[in-house]
Amino acid sequence: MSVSQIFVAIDGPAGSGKSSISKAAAERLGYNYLDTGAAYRALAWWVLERGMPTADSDTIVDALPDWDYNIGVDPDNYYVAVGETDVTNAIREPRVTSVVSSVARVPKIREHVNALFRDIMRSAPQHGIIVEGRDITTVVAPDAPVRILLTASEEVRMARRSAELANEKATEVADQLRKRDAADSRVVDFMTAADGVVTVDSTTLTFDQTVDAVLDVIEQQTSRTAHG
Ligand SMILES: Nc1ncnc2c1ncn2[C@@H]1O[C@H](COP(=O)(O)OP(=O)(O)OP(=O)(O)O)[C@@H](O)[C@H]1O
Ligand SMILES: Nc1ccn([C@@H]2O[C@H](COP(=O)(O)O)[C@@H](O)[C@H]2O)c(=O)n1
Repeated sequence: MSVSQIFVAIDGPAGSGKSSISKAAAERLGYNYLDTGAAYRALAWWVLERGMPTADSDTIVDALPDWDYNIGVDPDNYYVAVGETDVTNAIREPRVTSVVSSVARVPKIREHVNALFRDIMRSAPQHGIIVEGRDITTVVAPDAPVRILLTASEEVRMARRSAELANEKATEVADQLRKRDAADSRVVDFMTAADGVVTVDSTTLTFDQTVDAVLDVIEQQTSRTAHG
């Protein structure tokens, strides 16, 4: 990342709109966009493909040097690949979602992917990048000039996710989302804003209003930084 590059960190719980809102905001600003959850999902997908037990953290950590991960940071050309395989859609399958938290809880795995994220951020071609996940505001980029906690009530997040997954039972979708947040919360805190992190609560906002709210925070925080 060059010195003049603008760096925006966004965290939040499952279904809060981190990916879709960050991508839309990046498109509006001409920024790059980095989805960090995709790395944990792609690793979980690879572990399943190789038939490794997802709970065997030592074996997964030992195999990390062979995991060839690639992600597109252009918001108009988003893709996720492992080696030659495009896994953009496969990593969203329920079989991956149901095991991703157990892979993401391992500290050595988190260190490995955090180093990857920082490399990707440093080499991003645009003058700004929005990075979203669970620990971006606190661990990956605690010094980012713009840090946002994007949230919405659990009820609204579940309703939005159920609308997306029309073929799945609403109660099961809600149950999975709640369980994943509970498991992930044991590893990093993305339910409360750390010092200096601005909360955007989209519970009563439309999609476009939420993008505007995020863009407002970016504008305010970057002009504050620019004016000392
Ligand atoms: N303010 C909003 N109003 C209406 N729908 C929204 C709003 N924000 C997000 N959505 C919708 O909610 C759904 C979940 O959003 P998204 O997938 O971006 O969440 P996420 O935080 O990235 O979730 P996960 O962590 O599970 O990947 C999407 O269908 C998105 O279009
Ligand atoms: N910074 C992050 C980002 C994600 N995770 C883990 O990955 C899972 C999938 O993330 P999505 O954003 O795609 O839903 C998530 O449930 C976490 O287990 C993480 O630990 N840290």
